[in-house]
Amino acid sequence: MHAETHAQAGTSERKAAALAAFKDLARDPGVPKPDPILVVDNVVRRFGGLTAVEVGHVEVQRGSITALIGPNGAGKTTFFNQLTGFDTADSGSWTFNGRAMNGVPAHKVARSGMVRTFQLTKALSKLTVMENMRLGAQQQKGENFFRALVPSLWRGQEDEITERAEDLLTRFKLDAKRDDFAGSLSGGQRKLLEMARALMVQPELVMLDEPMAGVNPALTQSLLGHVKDLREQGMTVLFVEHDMDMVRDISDWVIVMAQGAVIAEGPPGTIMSDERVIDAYLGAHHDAPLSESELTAQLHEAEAALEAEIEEETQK
Ligand SMILES: Nc1ncnc2c1ncn2[C@@H]1O[C@H](COP(=O)(O)OP(=O)(O)OP(=O)(O)O)[C@@H](O)[C@H]1O
Repeated sequence: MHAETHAQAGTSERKAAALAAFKDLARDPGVPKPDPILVVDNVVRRFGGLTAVEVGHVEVQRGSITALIGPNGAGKTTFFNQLTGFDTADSGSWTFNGRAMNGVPAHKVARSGMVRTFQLTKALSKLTVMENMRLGAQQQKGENFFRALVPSLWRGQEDEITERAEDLLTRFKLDAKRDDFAGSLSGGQRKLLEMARALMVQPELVMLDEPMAGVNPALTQSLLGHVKDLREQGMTVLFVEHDMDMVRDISDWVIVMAQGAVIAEGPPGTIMSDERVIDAYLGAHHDAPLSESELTAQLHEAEAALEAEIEEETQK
């Protein structure tokens, strides 16, 4: 994979192709797409008496950037976890590139080309940026997590993995940080590392869980550029996000979940005026998606929390 520049301003060919694919689609939940990379049927996940996910049918168009939105507790993260093998669905089936994926463990899902990002946990924060990238590559091999850190075990693959990691770190402007602890990165740099780490498996479908959470507004454009780049390189992107400015800015299509189910789909420009979507947000006793000032306040809070966490770590 080579370092490439951000998608140029205006509409790229890939963006135009994605928009053309959605042009005449109905706004109905589960509407068939012209060329779906992911097709989901009847996925149910219950926690005790609570049905967290109950998705009848949904398709994700290949080569598009699709947003998955919905009020808090709608089941978005649980649904991501089912699809990527990190949690087991009670029932249902789904195919990725036509291959049945239900019951497939996470590392095999990643190896087959479908990968989700993870927020940096405390444990990962104590590893260097480069070590995090190596762990990302190990998902592909399906090997024991910490084998990646034992030089004699990874030496054989070292050249290839290191080269790919360095390429990605350069592209994400993290190359100067390669030997720093991941915990010392800023909120925005952490998000870049999460994305770079997922790309170590050279996926076809990248699933991003709240790529903008905790990111300083100054870094927003750069992050958006990187997400658009994924599509420019031919990948499909499915992302969960609360920030509606981001959803409007980068998505080609929006899927809305509420109370575990897909309740509406549509283009980003008009989806928030859909009656079903308004009802879902109001019904969840939630304000409509965050306004810019609320978002800024939330971001400041998140940055402060991250700084406090880093300080706590460095004082240990
Ligand atoms: N491990 C679990 N055990 C019990 N209940 C859970 C578990 N994980 C999720 N839930 C519940 O399932 C429902 C869906 O949660 P989920 O986190 O998937 O929603 P979400 O749409 O991602 O929400 P948010 O936008 O707040 O992240 C919620 O009611 C949540 O409390």
